[in-house]
Amino acid sequence: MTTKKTMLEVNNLKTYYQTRLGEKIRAVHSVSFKLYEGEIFGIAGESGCGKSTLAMSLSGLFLPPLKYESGSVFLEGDNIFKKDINYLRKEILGKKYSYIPQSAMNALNPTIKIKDFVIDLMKEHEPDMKEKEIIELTKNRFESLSLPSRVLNLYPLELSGGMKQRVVVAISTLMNPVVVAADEPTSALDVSTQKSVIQLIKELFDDGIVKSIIFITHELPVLRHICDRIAVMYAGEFVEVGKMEDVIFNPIHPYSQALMQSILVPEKGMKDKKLPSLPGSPPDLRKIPKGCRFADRCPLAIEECKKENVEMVSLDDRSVRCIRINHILTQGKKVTPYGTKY
Ligand SMILES: Nc1ncnc2c1ncn2[C@@H]1O[C@H](COP(=O)(O)OP(=O)(O)OP(=O)(O)O)[C@@H](O)[C@H]1O
Repeated sequence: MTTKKTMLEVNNLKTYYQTRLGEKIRAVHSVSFKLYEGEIFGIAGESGCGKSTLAMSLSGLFLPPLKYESGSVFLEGDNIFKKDINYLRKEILGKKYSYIPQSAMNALNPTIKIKDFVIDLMKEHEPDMKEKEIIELTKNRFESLSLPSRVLNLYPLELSGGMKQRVVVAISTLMNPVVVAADEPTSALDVSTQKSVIQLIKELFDDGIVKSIIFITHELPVLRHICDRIAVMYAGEFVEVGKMEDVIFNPIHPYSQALMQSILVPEKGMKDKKLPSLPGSPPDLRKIPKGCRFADRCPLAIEECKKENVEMVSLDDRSVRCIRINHILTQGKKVTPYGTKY
């Protein structure tokens, strides 16, 4: 049992997109987890499985076509779904929960200097704060993060992609949010620039500016380097949640196993090896089949898997959504650096 403070508690969260044709795209389904103080929690899963929708939903602010269906989110003990939209905008978004979107680099307004962007943003939360104070605060934060404060006088166009991304991360965390959700913050960057963005995020965390992080990526090696725990998401659901080493080196859910085996490792002899790939595709989130959502692609699926919806089963330090868990655990697995073979 952990004694760490819970920063975020998500219970059975369900959210969906309402299409103009009246259909519901059920992007987040029955997601539950806790995020503790001092923790970096990774979310992995293939494109379209609902990672970004989950991170957006955690702010409590639902902009059409995204809609809330059911469940609760407690941020430092406060149920954010009980708050009104003005409170969420002023007191939660950016101040307690900061979502750094995938297209963060484009979040900056190209027509205004970085410093004016920061002033506008801060004024929304702290209308009485003087411009001079805002600039001072931003300069100090930039300097403490080894970011040149001269960029405040530049336009976004004058910055490289990596610098823009780092600036966005620094601005998004100016108000010391307790939870930061970084959504693929490095996916559009080259490897060395990726490293500098990750370093910046780690620094914010190590300096205690940010108390806990949700890190979304499909780049599993990145998760391996920074996360304490990982959730694997498939078709709107978490299918496995556990410690980073367990999920990456010894995954249990058949989908987690397939995901880990799909990692490209720069190893000798890899060139001649055939890359494992999963047959089929995830279910259409408008028409979710009964039973396990992965059943159609799962090498271990039996008739039972398609009959009832599958709940998460808790093991010691891990939870897994699979009715064949006993079969998997008793089969004796051969663990490989990135995955498990039978
Ligand atoms: N604005 C929208 N309107 C309708 N459907 C949407 C919208 N945004 C996302 N979706 C759908 O919701 C599902 C989940 O999308 P989401 O972007 O959350 O996945 P993701 O795991 O973050 O993918 P990626 O890694 O590619 O960003 C997908 O089926 C997607 O097509």
